[in-house]
Amino acid sequence: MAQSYSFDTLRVNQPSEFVFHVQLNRPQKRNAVNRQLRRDLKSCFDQLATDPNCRAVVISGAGKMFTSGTTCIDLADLNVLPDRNLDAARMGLRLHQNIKDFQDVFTAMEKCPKPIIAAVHGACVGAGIDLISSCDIRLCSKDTYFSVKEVDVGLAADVGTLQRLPKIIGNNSIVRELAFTARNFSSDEAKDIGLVSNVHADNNTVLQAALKMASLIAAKSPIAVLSSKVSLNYSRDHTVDEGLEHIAAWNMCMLQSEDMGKIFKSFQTKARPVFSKL
Ligand SMILES: CCC/C=C/C=C/C(=O)SCCNC(=O)CCNC(=O)[C@H](O)C(C)(C)COP(=O)(O)OP(=O)(O)OC[C@H]1O[C@@H](n2cnc3c(N)ncnc32)[C@H](O)[C@@H]1OP(=O)(O)O
Repeated sequence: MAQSYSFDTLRVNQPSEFVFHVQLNRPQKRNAVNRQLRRDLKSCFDQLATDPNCRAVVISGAGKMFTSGTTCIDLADLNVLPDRNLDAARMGLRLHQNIKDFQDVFTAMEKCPKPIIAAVHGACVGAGIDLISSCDIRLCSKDTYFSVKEVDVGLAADVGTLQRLPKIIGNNSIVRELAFTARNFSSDEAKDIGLVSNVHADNNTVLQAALKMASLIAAKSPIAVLSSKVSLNYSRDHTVDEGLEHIAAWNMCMLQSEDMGKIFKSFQTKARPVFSKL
């Protein structure tokens, strides 16, 4: 790990070549998302986005569960409680900025051009759903339960769930049911509705599966993988025609990578191609 990844609330290591493991590390507080954790996540993923030694990332939680969501004290910090010294407009402006800052954390993960795999166990509540909705791939352990918890604390989810989850699940009726009721749903239901791609036996097996998948991705052409993420993100929010135009313009440059030449050569030599750092 050439660059330094030192954070108060995250443990970051590099378990194999070009693969990073980011672990939410507030186990005593069930990895509740406080202001420091948000700052750390944003810095970490901004750094990983441009780190030439990173090609794929796994995110997991230390201890009993993935995350219990945003801390109540942080909700108060976000000025959800009225400040009598400010008028509604000034209060609104501060709240707007705070919400945008919070959104930016998960948007940084979505925009990080390296694939992010969430390995979820135990529980994934409230802001946890916002977080995993900004990841590329989600796996979980059998014991996991999920909840779009925000209505239970008196707010509409405002940092990504309501925008991203419908595009992941594709069944708007279920999205609305989960958002309006805040009910817990199981790992099996998460698989049935398409929130996770696989359910694994336990905490350890889900993490190992995620790391194995990350290694497989990291062995591919990093140009091809990065370009695929950029194009999938763009196409999700645009028409088919716009998406096709975008990838045509993108690949005008990326088709000239040395990676393609190495792959064609490897067809003849039968040796695994080794790709340069990004
Ligand atoms: C602009 C704002 C946008 C953001 C909105 C986001 C909203 C949300 O995330 S809504 C969801 C909020 N979270 C919750 O409602 C969950 C609250 N926690 C629990 O229900 C339980 O802790 C849980 C079922 C998750 C786990 O239970 P368990 O018995 O395993 O642990 P506990 O003894 O309850 O907790 C252990 C210590 O962790 C602290 N903690 C747990 N969750 C939170 C949290 N969300 N915020 C702050 N602290 C949390 C808990 O207080 C215990 O601490 P201590 O007493 O010091 O040991």
